[in-house]
Amino acid sequence: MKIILASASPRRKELLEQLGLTFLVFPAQGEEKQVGDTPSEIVMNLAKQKAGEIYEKMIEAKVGEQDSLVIGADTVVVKDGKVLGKPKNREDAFTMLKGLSGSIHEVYTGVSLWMREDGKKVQYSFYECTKVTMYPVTDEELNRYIDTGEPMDKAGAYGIQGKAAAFIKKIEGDYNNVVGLPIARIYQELKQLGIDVYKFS
Ligand SMILES: Cc1cn([C@H]2C[C@H](O)[C@@H](COP(=O)(O)OP(=O)(O)OP(=O)(O)O)O2)c(=O)[nH]c1=O
Repeated sequence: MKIILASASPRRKELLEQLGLTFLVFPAQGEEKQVGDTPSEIVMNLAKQKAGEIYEKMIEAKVGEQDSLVIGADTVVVKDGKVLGKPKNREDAFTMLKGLSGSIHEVYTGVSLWMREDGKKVQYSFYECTKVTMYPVTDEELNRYIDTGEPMDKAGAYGIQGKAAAFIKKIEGDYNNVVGLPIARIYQELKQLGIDVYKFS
């Protein structure tokens, strides 16, 4: 059995490595469409598109002659019901961070698992939500943070694992979910499905 991570995110790769799993990385190339009415639906749909693309390619390319598991994920920040993805530019990053400063927001990560078991396609998605409280941050601090370049490839324009750690007052829920992959939940869901990930190689 093979595990394939359908992601270009170095953080997702690191988190999966933390579990000591053997896996391949094939990032999805397609332009995903934001579909859904709620943050949870949106992240699960986006994760599904990423994992689905790689699952289909893998079958086509016959990389997966054996049973396989493809993992896709998507992370967004939600502030007062508004979904924030990655900032488009510096101004966008500033507006996002200014909105998060001194208040509480949620981070949603959707996960989609596509499996081939005994020649059959099985697809399963779920999401995890973490509440994050940010200290008030001055405009000068925000500009200095944006100058580091750290916000640009991250949902909500910050990385809790990086320099933005200085702005985080409290988190409720899974830290790894904020970084982009709720590994404990993934492991537990697979366990419930009767899948022992350590049997994959
Ligand atoms: C909130 C937050 C997000 N992020 C990151 C996680 C994700 O990589 C990114 C959100 O973008 P995503 O679109 O979820 O993922 P991605 O484009 O980086 O990678 P791929 O689609 O190939 O899997 O924001 C952090 O690294 N730290 C944080 O604190």
